[in-house]
Amino acid sequence: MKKQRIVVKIGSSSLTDDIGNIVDEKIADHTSAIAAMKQQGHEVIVVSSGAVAAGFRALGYPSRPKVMAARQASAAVGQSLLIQRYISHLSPKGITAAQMLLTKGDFYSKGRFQNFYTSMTELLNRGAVPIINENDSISIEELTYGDNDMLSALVSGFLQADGLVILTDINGLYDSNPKTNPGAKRFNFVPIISDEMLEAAGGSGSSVGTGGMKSKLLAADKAQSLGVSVFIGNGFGERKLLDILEGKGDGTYIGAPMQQHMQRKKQWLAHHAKPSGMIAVDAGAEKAILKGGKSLLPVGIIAVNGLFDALDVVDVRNTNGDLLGRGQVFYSSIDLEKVKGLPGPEAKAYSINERAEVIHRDNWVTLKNKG
Ligand SMILES: Nc1ncnc2c1ncn2[C@@H]1O[C@H](COP(=O)(O)OP(=O)(O)O)[C@@H](O)[C@H]1O
Ligand SMILES: N[C@@H](CCC(=O)OP(=O)(O)O)C(=O)O
Repeated sequence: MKKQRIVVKIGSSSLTDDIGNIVDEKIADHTSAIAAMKQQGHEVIVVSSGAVAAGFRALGYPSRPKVMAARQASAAVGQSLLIQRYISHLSPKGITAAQMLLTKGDFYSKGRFQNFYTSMTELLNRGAVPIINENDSISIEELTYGDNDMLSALVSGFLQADGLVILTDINGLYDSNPKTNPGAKRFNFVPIISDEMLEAAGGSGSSVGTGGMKSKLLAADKAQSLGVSVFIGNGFGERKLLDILEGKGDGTYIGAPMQQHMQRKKQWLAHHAKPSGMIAVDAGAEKAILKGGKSLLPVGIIAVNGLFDALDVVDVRNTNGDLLGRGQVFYSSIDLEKVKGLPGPEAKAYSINERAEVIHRDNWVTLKNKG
C-alpha cells in the first residue's frame, strides 16, 4: 500500500476512566497501533483529548468540571500527565512524540497558520509523531473548539491527509444511540452525512467525553468538504489502525477515499480567516465570480462596509444580502469606496494589483449554499 498520511483523533473516553485516571492499557494499545503504522511507513498525526479528564482529580474536583477556570486549570495538569504517558510508551518503540497545543486564534493569522504547517512538515519529515490538543488553559471561551472532533477535521484538511480516524468508545455510527437503544443498527458505510443522521446522533456517552456522536458527524462532514475521508469507531490491538486502513475496521466509514483536497489557502479563507469587512456586488459580478470563475472587478461593486486594508479578508454578498464567498482584497476600504462601479483602467491607480482586480480568483473561496 502507498504511504498514507493519517490523522488519528483519540477521545477522552478512550484514554481515561470516569474518575479521572489515565488508563495505561488504553495508551499502550493506541501507541502500539501507531507504532505498527509507522513501521509500515505511514505518517501518523495524533489529535488527543483527555487533558481535562486526566487533570481534574489532582486538583480536587469530584468530576469533570464545567466551569471555564476549573477546566483550564485541569487541562494544565492533565496535559502534562497525558504527554508523559505517550512519551513513555512511544520512546521504547524508537518513536519521538512532539506536543503541539493550538488555539483557534492560531488559525486566524495567515502567518501562524503557515508556521504551523512548516513545523508540522519538519516533524513528519523527521519521523516524529505530533500529538495535538487544543491549548485549553489559555483558550478564551468563545474561541474554543471545545471538543477535538472539529479540530481534528480541520487539521486533517490542512495537512491534506489521506484519512481521518476518530477513535471513540463506540464502534461506529448507529441509527440511534446504542447506549440507550439496544436495538440500534450500525452503519458500515455512509457516503454523505444526511440531516436525519445528524438528528439521530446524540450527546456523549461518558462523563469525560463532551461532543458525542453529533460533533463527530459535524466534523466528518467538514473533513469530507476538505477532501478527507473519515472512519469513526474503535478496535483493539496493534493492528487496529492498519485494519482501518485496509477497510477492515470496526466502525463506520464515511465518504469515498482518494477525494480531491481543498487547496490550503482556500481552507484558510473558508474556515479560519476573520473577515474585516463586507462588499456588496451586483448581479453581473455575482454571475462572473460564481459561474464564470472570474476575478472580482471594481465595476461590479455597489457597497463597501467596514474599515479594512489591502490584503485583508472580506465577505462578499449579493444585493439580497446572501453570502457568496470570501476573499483577500487588493484595495483598502477607503480606496474601494473611490473605485466602486468604475471600469478597470480608471480604478488601476488605487490598486496594489496590476490588473485592478478587487479579489483575484486564486484568493477567493465560494461559500454560497454552505450556510
Ligand atoms: N447515533 C449514535 N451512534 C453511536 N453513538 C452515539 C450515537 N448518539 C450518541 N452516541 C454516543 O456518542 C458517544 C461517543 O462520543 P463521546 O462520548 O463524545 O466520545 P469521545 O470522548 O470519544 O469524543 C458514544 O459513547 C455514544 O453513547
Ligand atoms: N481539549 C479537551 C477536549 C475535551 C473533550 O473531552 O473532547 P472529546 O473527548 O474528544 O469529546 C481536553 O483535552 O480535555
